[in-house]
Amino acid sequence: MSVQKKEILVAVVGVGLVGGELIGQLLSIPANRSPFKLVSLTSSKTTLYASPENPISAEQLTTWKSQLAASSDKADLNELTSRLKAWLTGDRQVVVVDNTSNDDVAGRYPEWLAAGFSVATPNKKAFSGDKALFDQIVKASQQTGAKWLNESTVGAGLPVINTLKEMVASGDKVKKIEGVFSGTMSYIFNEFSTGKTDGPAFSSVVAVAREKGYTEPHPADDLNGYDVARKLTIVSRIISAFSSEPTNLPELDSFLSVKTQSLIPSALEGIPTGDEFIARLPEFDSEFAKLREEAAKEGKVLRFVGVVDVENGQVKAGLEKYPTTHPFATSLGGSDNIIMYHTERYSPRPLIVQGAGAGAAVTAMGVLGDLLKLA
Ligand SMILES: NC(=O)C1=CN([C@@H]2O[C@H](COP(=O)(O)OP(=O)(O)OC[C@H]3O[C@@H](n4cnc5c(N)ncnc54)[C@H](OP(=O)(O)O)[C@@H]3O)[C@@H](O)[C@H]2O)C=CC1
Ligand SMILES: N[C@@H](CC=O)C(=O)O
Ligand code: NA
Repeated sequence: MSVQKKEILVAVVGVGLVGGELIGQLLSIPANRSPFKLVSLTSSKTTLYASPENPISAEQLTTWKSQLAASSDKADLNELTSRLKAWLTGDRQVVVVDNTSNDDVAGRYPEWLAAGFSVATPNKKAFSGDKALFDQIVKASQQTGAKWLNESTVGAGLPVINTLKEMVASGDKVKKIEGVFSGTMSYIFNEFSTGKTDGPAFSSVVAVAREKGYTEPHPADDLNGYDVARKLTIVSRIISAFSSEPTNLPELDSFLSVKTQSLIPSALEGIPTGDEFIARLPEFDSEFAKLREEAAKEGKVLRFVGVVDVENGQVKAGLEKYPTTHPFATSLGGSDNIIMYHTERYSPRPLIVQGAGAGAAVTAMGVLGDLLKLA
């Protein structure tokens, strides 16, 4: 008896660095092995519609961008939702992939999950913003069985979130999770603070992190610690949502409830564009050089770390000094994240996940991995 393969209709919203890479990876799966039908692409301006019968195909690998730009269909999530509802028939599944960092798109997840569409996304907004939105997402998913899949929201493609969900759902008790959660901050401090009193200018390493595609669309969202605070909020909420018993963790109203140290000089707060922010950052290089020198004189390096301390009910992010012999100083390179899980089962030695924690290829891989879980 042959098992009929279910079609998975994929609607991609957000076609920037990560979205573009995801489309490439999706279309590169040989058609005879792929359950996916790419039915639409949406940028902030337009939508390119295909159909389940005639989906976007590998032949369009080099043309989809221009076709999307030339499309006469304006980006309209109401229209997209209606079309997806009409296509959700029989054995089909629908998944919306949100590759934006947009709050309005994130605000649609409860509606999509309630309609039976799964959501796969690297966008941290819905899971780290208003707690009410997170609760609606969990509830809608429980009601319809549609899944929220967010591996790439923490550690990009590294298996951080699915490891955590399975660990907690299977009954392990998390004591503490700590580590370097930001690819941008990791790259910046791996390059900037090596234990020597001198080195490259702070602003120059930030500019390179941006060029390499590690930063958020606005690099200030990394340097103010908010990106790490969002990741810690996601980790913290997953522990609470998947635990069978109450924990000591505080109920975070949003990522703003996390005790977070910002690295943004006060004169640069609120600068609207990333370009302007990068252009003005050199004015503050000497302040960062001083921090580096102070650490080096103590035999230490600077690293931006995050902690979810379940036993003591604390969630915090900030710049810390570590001896040059510490694993955070010796074992990290590039955009590496390192996440240590101290749990009842992983004790006294923690489970450690380490590797590139930012960049389009690994982030898209994490999203595609989530899509493959639906197959
Ligand atoms: N870069 C990385 O290493 C990682 C990124 N992430 C997350 O991945 C997401 C995408 O990041 P990245 O690709 O770097 O960002 P980009 O800025 O390159 O891409 C964002 C895309 O979203 C589109 N967009 C914005 N608003 C809307 C909207 N309302 N409707 C439809 N499309 C919209 C933009 O459209 P347009 O092209 O028209 O402007 C753009 O294509 C972010 O949430 C980020 O936090 C997560 C882990 C790692
Ligand atoms: N800007 C983020 C991207 C991944 O979430 C980072 O630097 O870690
Ligand atoms: Na991940």
